[in-house]
Amino acid sequence: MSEDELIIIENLKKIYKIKNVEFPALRGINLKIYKGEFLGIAGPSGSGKTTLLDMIGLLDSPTEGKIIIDKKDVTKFDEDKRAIFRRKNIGFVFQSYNLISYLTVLENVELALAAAGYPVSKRKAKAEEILSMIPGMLELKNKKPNELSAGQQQRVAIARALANDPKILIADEPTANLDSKTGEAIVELLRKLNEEKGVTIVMATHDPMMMKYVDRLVYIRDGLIEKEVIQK
Ligand SMILES: Nc1ncnc2c1ncn2[C@@H]1O[C@H](COP(=O)(O)OP(=O)(O)OP(=O)(O)O)[C@@H](O)[C@H]1O
Repeated sequence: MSEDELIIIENLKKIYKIKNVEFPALRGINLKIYKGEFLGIAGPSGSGKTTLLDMIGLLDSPTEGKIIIDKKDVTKFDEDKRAIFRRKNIGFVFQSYNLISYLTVLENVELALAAAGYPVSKRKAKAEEILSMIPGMLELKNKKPNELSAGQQQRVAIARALANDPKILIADEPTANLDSKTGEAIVELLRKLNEEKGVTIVMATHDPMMMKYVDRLVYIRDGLIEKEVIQK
């Protein structure tokens, strides 16, 4: 494993089983993801993008194959070890923002800091520091999610995902519920965080507008890698 390889995926298969019927969602994915990379995963609906991100994010385990992150074979981890690894290393952004509606923007970020084990005495200052990395967000710190636009809510979700200072940010269709201008602003923000903080980002999208922002685009179809395009 070379020093710049962060994630190595080997022959990854995932078969969902409902009653006795098997649905192969991933059929043998081989992929290396490098430190500091902004990787896009593209492909039609049902091709396996979310399934792949769930495996990389240790939200689910594969049926077969291996995922090595930072030299550790995470597919060998039990549920507890997976949770600890996620909490230390991985941030998530989804197409729905999943903010806590009765908490303010600041409190939503503070809650994520609490979950990451950040000491209570420093939480507020750290939450403000994270929000200040995202243009326009600190001014909104006392608002509740329903007082924000969709783009602003997604920015809060991104701030929250940064609470554990993740090595890897998993973004599953982060712009799917946004108009194209707001969507581009969100991907530009992810790009900025990738460049300035060095966080490795793996983003699934089927929106061609978002694809130009990534370093490399991997196309999947029917659970297999179809092609990849290096852009930077
Ligand atoms: N929990 C599940 N149980 C059974 N089948 C599932 C489950 N999750 C996904 N699948 C199936 O696995 C395949 C891949 O789904 P996945 O959600 O990974 O695709 P996707 O590329 O992310 O699609 P989309 O762009 O629509 O989100 C699909 O055929 C889907 O129906």
